[in-house]
Amino acid sequence: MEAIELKNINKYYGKGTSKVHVLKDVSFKAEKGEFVLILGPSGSGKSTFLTIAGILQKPTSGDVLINGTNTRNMPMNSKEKLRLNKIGFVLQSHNLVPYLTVSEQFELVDKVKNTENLSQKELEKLLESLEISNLISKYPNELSGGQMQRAAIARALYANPEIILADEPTAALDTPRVKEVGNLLSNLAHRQNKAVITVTHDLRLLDQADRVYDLNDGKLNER
Ligand SMILES: Nc1ncnc2c1ncn2[C@@H]1O[C@H](COP(=O)(O)OP(=O)(O)OP(=O)(O)O)[C@@H](O)[C@H]1O
Repeated sequence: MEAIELKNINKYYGKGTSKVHVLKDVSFKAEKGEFVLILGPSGSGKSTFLTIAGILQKPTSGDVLINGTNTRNMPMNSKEKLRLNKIGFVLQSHNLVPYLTVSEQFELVDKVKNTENLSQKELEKLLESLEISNLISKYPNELSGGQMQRAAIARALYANPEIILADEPTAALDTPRVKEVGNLLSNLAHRQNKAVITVTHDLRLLDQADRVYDLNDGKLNER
């Protein structure tokens, strides 16, 4: 069974003459164990795709299935529970809480979800592999763009989600770090059996992906 499936998704923003058709009959599937890349230029609909896939917003039409369950008519609190337990987000704007240190970001995860998070030892290993172990007492504004991005990746992985949705996770990184983040994402898929879906315009991630889709002007096609 697919970890995540989108069926015939359409998304419009706005009304009347300002109405825009942002996703056009998009269908997509990803299984656990694969690292799927969605490549598209700015404005092609990547963030819209990812927020719909992560049931953060509703499509205008079409269905989103998580582990075979259709989310269309799910009550809000069931959706939130599903999202919290199954999906990890790595967003463009890193969304770290500004008034919490890096280690407090993980404590915050524990407050909202206290089962199946990584153990202290696993977290230490993760922080080491991301080279941010020495930064855990720092606040986000004391970190570089790349360090913030890696802290945000660590926080998403800490909750141990089955599905990882990443929006431009390499945006602020130099080429060696891009390779590292690419390796990390592909290892998560291959060694930890997660479904890893990344939207990006960063071609440097291309050779690490198992499957690649192109998103152009709201149309999604597999390569
Ligand atoms: N809430 C919104 N209301 C109206 N239009 C929107 C909204 N969100 C996005 N759009 C428009 O939809 C289109 C796709 O936006 P989206 O952010 O999904 O693209 P993107 O590929 O992620 O772009 P970028 O890489 O620049 O972030 C753009 O033309 C954008 O202006």
